[in-house]
Amino acid sequence: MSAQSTAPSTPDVTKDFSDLEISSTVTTPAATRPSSPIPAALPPSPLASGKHKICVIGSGSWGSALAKIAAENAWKRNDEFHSEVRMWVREKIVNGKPLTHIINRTHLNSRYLPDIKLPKNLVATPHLKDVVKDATLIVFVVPHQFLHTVLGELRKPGVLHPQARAISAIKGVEVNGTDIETFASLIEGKVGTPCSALSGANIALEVAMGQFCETTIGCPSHEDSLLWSAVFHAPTFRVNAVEDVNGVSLGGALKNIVALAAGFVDGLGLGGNTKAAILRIGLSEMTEFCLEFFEGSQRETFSNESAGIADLITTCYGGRNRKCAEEFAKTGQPFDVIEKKLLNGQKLQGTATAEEVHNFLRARKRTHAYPLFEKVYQISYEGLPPKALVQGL
Ligand SMILES: NC(=O)c1ccc[n+]([C@@H]2O[C@H](COP(=O)([O-])OP(=O)(O)OC[C@H]3O[C@@H](n4cnc5c(N)ncnc54)[C@H](O)[C@@H]3O)[C@@H](O)[C@H]2O)c1
Ligand SMILES: O=P(O)(O)OC[C@H](O)CO
Repeated sequence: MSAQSTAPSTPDVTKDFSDLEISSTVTTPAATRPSSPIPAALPPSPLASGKHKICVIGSGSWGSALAKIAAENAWKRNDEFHSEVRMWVREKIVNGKPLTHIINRTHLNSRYLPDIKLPKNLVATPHLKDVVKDATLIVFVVPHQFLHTVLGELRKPGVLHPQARAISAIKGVEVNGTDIETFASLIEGKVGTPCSALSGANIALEVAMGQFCETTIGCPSHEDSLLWSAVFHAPTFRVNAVEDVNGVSLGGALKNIVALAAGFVDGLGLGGNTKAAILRIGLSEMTEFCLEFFEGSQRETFSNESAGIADLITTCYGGRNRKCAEEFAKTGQPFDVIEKKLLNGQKLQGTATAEEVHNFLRARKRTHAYPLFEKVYQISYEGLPPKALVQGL
């Protein structure tokens, strides 16, 4: 696979599919569907239908936004994908009704992505085994603290298609003592599917609203890059594929630590110069951390890709980690209280990553090499005052 391959162009998916009468078993003949431009030939599906089947495990704000894109592309490229895209919804009663029923009847995820019309071929499904049945392309996008529970279900014999491929859009890392692992690697190890990574400057609501943005996919093979580009690329969601799975994964994880620092800066009322300094130092620590602990990762993933510099910028100016850290610096309330107060059920990821990275660096005796990461941990967990953030950087 070329180091930098750009997805085949796909038609404008910003069209509204809401008028489509799509049942859960879609039978509309392809002839009435908007035809795709000449698609790159995708690797063949192992299913008798000759089509790939996509499913999405996760239905939070990002899970729903990504599932929307995947379902729209599956509909457009119905000659290559089953139209139905199942999305795992951890069942919850919302206003007296199961969330899956609300989504399948109104095509709105009123709990996690309100006001965004979801395509009718996106089917909310409460049971994991039904979601992944016959799926050849599995998107993992649950908040990272819940991934192990999900994998425990999926690794049971016969649950996943033996030739399924996966991609992780989860931002975080798995740490055990002196070992650190990306979620793409963890998924591959637990369920045996080749796993790519997707990460970029992708605040979910802006993506779901069709505002132009980019993302990076890190793929272990050329076939994976073709498949995942076809699943996700859209004129307002530009996919760039690279081979650096680790770099793409670490970019999305580590930027959340720096975003906390950016929030502290905002909470302290400091200006753009200080935030710019924090971003520069943060990008440097992100890059050096990945190069030090993940052999083969690429510096360019951080300097040139959406998964690096762009995601850092968007998160440090508009993300939830920044927002909660600002509140922390202003009020001193614990992060779990702030998460419940500000995020309306969504999950903060940066504080867990700050702790996991601290524990890993301490085990490796390398905390001194990453002063910004260490300061964020000490402020978040050890009572260091936020104003100490910039001291000694
Ligand atoms: N929200 C964004 O803007 C955004 C953008 C890019 C990447 N991400 C990343 O995507 C991943 C998923 O985040 P999100 O925004 O979709 O979720 P979210 O933050 O909206 O969290 C809500 C989700 O958590 C699930 N959940 C809550 N408790 C659970 C439990 N006990 N077990 C299993 N699931 C539970 C809910 O069912 C819901 O699907 C995260 O790693 C996040 O960093 C988020
Ligand atoms: O809201 P955050 O801080 O979790 O960031 C959201 C996305 O990861 C930005 O790319």
